Amino acid sequence: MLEADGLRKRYGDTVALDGVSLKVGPGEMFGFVGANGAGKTTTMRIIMGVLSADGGEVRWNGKQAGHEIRRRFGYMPEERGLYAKMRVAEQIEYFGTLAGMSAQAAHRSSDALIERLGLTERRDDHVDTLSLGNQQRVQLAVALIHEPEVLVLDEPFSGLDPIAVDALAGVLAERVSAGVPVVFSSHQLDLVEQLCDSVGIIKGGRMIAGGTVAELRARESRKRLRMVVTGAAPGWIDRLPGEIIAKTDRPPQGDPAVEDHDSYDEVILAPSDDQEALRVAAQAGRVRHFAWQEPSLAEIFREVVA
Ligand SMILES: Nc1ncnc2c1ncn2[C@@H]1O[C@H](COP(=O)(O)OP(=O)(O)OP(=O)(O)O)[C@@H](O)[C@H]1O
Repeated sequence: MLEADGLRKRYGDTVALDGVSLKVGPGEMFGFVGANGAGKTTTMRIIMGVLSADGGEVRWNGKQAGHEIRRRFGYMPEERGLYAKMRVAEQIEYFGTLAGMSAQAAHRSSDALIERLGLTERRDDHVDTLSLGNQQRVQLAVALIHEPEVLVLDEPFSGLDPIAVDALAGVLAERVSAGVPVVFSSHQLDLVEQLCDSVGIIKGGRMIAGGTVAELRARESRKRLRMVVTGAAPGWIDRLPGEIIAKTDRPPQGDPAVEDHDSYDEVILAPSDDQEALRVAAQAGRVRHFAWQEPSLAEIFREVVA
């Protein structure tokens, strides 16, 4: 279990972290989300020991993390950190030896990662001639070369095309299934929702929400109903009990259930009385859809950071 407990950090008058805690268990993928400047990078740097905290502690399997323990962590820093003029394979192996591997072991591990990450044709290219996506693959290989027990990745998916996202996500999923805790930050909330077992939302240096996406959903204050009603006379929406979050009278293109002459209304409602909402809709027209709608992580995020 990776634990950060009550991390504090100031830069002059700026309070960057005000008691940040998180826990990531074996084989858990933790998504770290927050607005720009919320404190994600500072937290990850402190976990990795590249920045010292003013207070709080980082623990790995119950022990305070010092230099020896952190050597077994893998890290993708936000500022990246590859040697531009080194060749791909040479670079990955070099970082392996820095992490304490023998040259032979680093070579073997680098070869396997190069193949796994689709870099075989680039292995002898200088890093500065690679596309952003390929540089990021090299950076991930550098983080993985010594088979780390923990992975901490600062925005590993930023700027990547969908194929590169899939390649990285596939490799991370492998590490997770091997029992490695993975922490990564991202502004791509759809991706976080898709990949992560748990999520932490940070704002102004404090963790303001955390848990599985399902738990965050359950805590979301406003439950929403999505309804589609056709053939209703104008004005019925005003009779719905609760707050209208969104509405449209434009049917989705090519929906065979909607006939040309029918009116179409799609409403997202935060109801004060769901049964009354159903009665109003049924009296107004044909109810084609009436169901609770799960908010996406992006909607939950907007709600909790507001
Ligand atoms: N070296 C520094 N000197 C002074 N202030 C800093 C320094 N590094 C970070 N900060 C401040 O600390 C706060 C947290 O920054 P941090 O980089 O951790 O946020 P972040 O969540 O990673 O943001 P982003 O999503 O933009 O990467 C911000 O107010 C930032 O301006």
